[in-house]
Amino acid sequence: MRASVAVVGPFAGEMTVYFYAILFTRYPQVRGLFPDNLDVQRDRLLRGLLHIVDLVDDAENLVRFCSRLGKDHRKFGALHGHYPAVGECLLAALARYAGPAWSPELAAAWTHGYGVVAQVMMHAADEDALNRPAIWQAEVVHHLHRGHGIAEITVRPDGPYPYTAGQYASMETPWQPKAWRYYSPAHAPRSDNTLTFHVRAVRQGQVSRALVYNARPGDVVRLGPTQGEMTLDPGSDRDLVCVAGGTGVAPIRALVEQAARNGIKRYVDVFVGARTAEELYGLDDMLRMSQRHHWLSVRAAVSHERIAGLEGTLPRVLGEFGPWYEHEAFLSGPVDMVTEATAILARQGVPQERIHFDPFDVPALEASLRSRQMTDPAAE
Ligand SMILES: NC(=O)C1=CN([C@@H]2O[C@H](COP(=O)(O)OP(=O)(O)OC[C@H]3O[C@@H](n4cnc5c(N)ncnc54)[C@H](O)[C@@H]3O)[C@@H](O)[C@H]2O)C=CC1
Repeated sequence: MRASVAVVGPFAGEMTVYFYAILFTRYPQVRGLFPDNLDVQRDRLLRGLLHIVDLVDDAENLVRFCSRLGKDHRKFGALHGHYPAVGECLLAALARYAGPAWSPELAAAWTHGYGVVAQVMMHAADEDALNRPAIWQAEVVHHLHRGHGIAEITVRPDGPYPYTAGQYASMETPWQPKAWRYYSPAHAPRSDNTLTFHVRAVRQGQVSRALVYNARPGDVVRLGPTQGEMTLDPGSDRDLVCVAGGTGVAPIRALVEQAARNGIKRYVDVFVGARTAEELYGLDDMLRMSQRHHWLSVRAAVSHERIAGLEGTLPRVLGEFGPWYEHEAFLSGPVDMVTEATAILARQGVPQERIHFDPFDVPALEASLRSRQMTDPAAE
């Protein structure tokens, strides 16, 4: 299977276009499960496949990954009957682009491999369905512009929405049906069941732009179940260091709130960063929290403006403080910031299992891709 992925690698883009084309031709009834614009989708499929092939002989991680994928597919409306159709078209696409390298043995290996993956995904989805809905309708109850294309959006789901501080939710908006994006609640669970998300309107981001500029109280979005492992271990008494870049401050704020709620007996150092001082929208709030909690200290870093005492990217500023080798670290923000901060912490002797971060663009996938990159010295 690995060899065949290497063969089709150079044609990966065309192969995924072909895959969706034959899937929708042969099974037009599944077209409605996908967004109009398939660009993000194609990329996700490809990365998912590559990751699965990467894990073919690591049963434990393969099962963990496919289980998450199966649960995550509930909100798309994936049904058991869809899996054979996808498998058939996937094999057809692989066969076409592998050309003469395709053989009956390869076809058998892929059929078996896909069968196992589909079984694990369906099983995980069925189990998940016993415990929680696939989707929650959530009404926008508050919308606050924080400047610089950032909005704080509060929604109220139509039923109890279980999550742990630090996790993230997926959201679909009425403006871009079937296009799901991920945002973290910026607080520990609330008794009134509302959730506040921080959203930055990114240039190409149709979903985030709609949320920031179109959403109004009364609009209804849909939420998928939360995911993510960047949560506090109540059994640990290590001090924490948290690094929050831009809107990545949301889950860090949630963790701090949760720590306070747990009656924390450890110190927490938070670094909040933005491009300019004006964009440090979450700082005042964090500073107010630090006035209430003696164990919390908050520092700011500004990366694109010259301000004495605050200047620098978060990883750079993080490196100037410490040492952190006894700490538990939580990182949230742009991928490059997370990667660089991880390298700095690792250099200071923080073991990988104490550096926590969640992937954002493609949950589950990127975490593993990135952790692989970070254990690969060539990638540093
Ligand atoms: N909205 C949410 O709920 C959450 C968002 N995120 C992620 O956080 C990110 C936030 O993006 P923006 O607000 O646009 O942040 P940004 O691009 O304004 O960056 C904020 C800070 O991160 C650091 N940084 C950025 N690029 C860096 C680089 N290449 N090397 C070193 N440090 C760097 C700098 O200190 C910068 O000031 C997004 O990628 C988002 O996916 C993560 C968790 C939750």
